[in-house]
Amino acid sequence: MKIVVFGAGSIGAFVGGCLLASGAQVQLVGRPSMRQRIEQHGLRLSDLNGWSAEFPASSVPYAESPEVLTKADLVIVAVKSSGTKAAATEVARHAPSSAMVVSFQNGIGNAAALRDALPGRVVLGGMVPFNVVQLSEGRLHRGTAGELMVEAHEGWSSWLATFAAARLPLEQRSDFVAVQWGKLLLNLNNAVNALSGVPLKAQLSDHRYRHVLAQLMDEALAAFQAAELTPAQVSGVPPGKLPALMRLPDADFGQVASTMLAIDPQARSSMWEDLEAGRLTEIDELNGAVVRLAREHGLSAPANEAICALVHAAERGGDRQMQGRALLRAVGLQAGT
Ligand SMILES: NC(=O)C1=CN([C@@H]2O[C@H](COP(=O)(O)OP(=O)(O)OC[C@H]3O[C@@H](n4cnc5c(N)ncnc54)[C@H](OP(=O)(O)O)[C@@H]3O)[C@@H](O)[C@H]2O)C=CC1
Ligand SMILES: CC(C)(CO)C(=O)C(=O)O
Repeated sequence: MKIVVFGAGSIGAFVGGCLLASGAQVQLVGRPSMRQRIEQHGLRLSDLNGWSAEFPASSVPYAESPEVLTKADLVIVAVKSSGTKAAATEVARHAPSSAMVVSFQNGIGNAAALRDALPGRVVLGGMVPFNVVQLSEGRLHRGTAGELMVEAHEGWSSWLATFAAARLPLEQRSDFVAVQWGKLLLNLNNAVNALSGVPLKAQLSDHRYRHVLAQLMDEALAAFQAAELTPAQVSGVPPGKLPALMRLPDADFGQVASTMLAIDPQARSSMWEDLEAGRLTEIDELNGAVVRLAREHGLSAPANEAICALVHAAERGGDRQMQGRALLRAVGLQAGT
């Protein structure tokens, strides 16, 4: 039973590497840049609990050609949202129609886009709660905790043991759409983190950045309510309580949210990685989705709109070392908050 990971970047190469480490049959598909990293350093994985694994380049099944999809029994799609359409084209062209496809991507539209482009196939949503950052010397480091969630389907019965053996247990969810909205709420921090220029732990420890995030979450929760969407709880805190938690003073937040702050000091959001690499980001699929949902229901989401504009400016070379006070002002909050 072969797993083909399409999009061997932070998540794809980490998840694929964990599966490889447990003895699963895995094939990674990615770009020349990752092949070069692997050729230079091997595939090196680690996590915040001290676990690590290492493979010499010669033992890493890595391909740049999508033709290897012909061998897939399960396809994990782990490209950024901008690559979903092209991924679907390659899966349609090469993967057997019996292969199950799972999207391990953020945003609410990727699994649906894959499903639309792959009629007649089993295409399921997946949610990655943890962070993976690419460190020096080719190391892929998991910096936060949490377990993978997937859209419930009988086809998972063949794969549950494989993922559990790879220390990636799958939680099947019959409310997967709610899971996606719940994750979107947390992903509103991706942009705050990317614009702050500091690692997640430092950023979340600063009440100014948290106040910005609380404002973004308030707008999202209002839009969810107007749309009659109930986000699922995908972290230790119920979605509706997140903004109030974010607004706590630093000392109180440190105590109440100690599990939320159990983050490796090096971890950063995937959007920070995009800006750092000079790539376009997923801002339109994250904060942009909140803006659209709000508009569809006669509301506005000005803080999310402002953050979208700042990230688009950062994509073009604009500021991505913004102090908390500057970000507060940018979303219309008092700098003294
Ligand atoms: N990183 C994280 O911590 C987390 C990320 N996520 C989500 O997971 C998804 C993947 O993110 P992440 O791993 O960070 O992204 P990355 O950009 O690190 O990895 C995606 C990789 O796929 C490659 N790729 C894109 N299209 C193709 C193609 N057609 N053929 C071969 N390779 C291709 C990209 O290359 P290139 O850039 O050259 O196109 C890139 O190397 C996103 O939706 C993200 O939001 C979710 C939770 C945490
Ligand atoms: C894990 C989390 C929420 C934050 O790092 C993320 O999804 C991302 O970076 O894209």
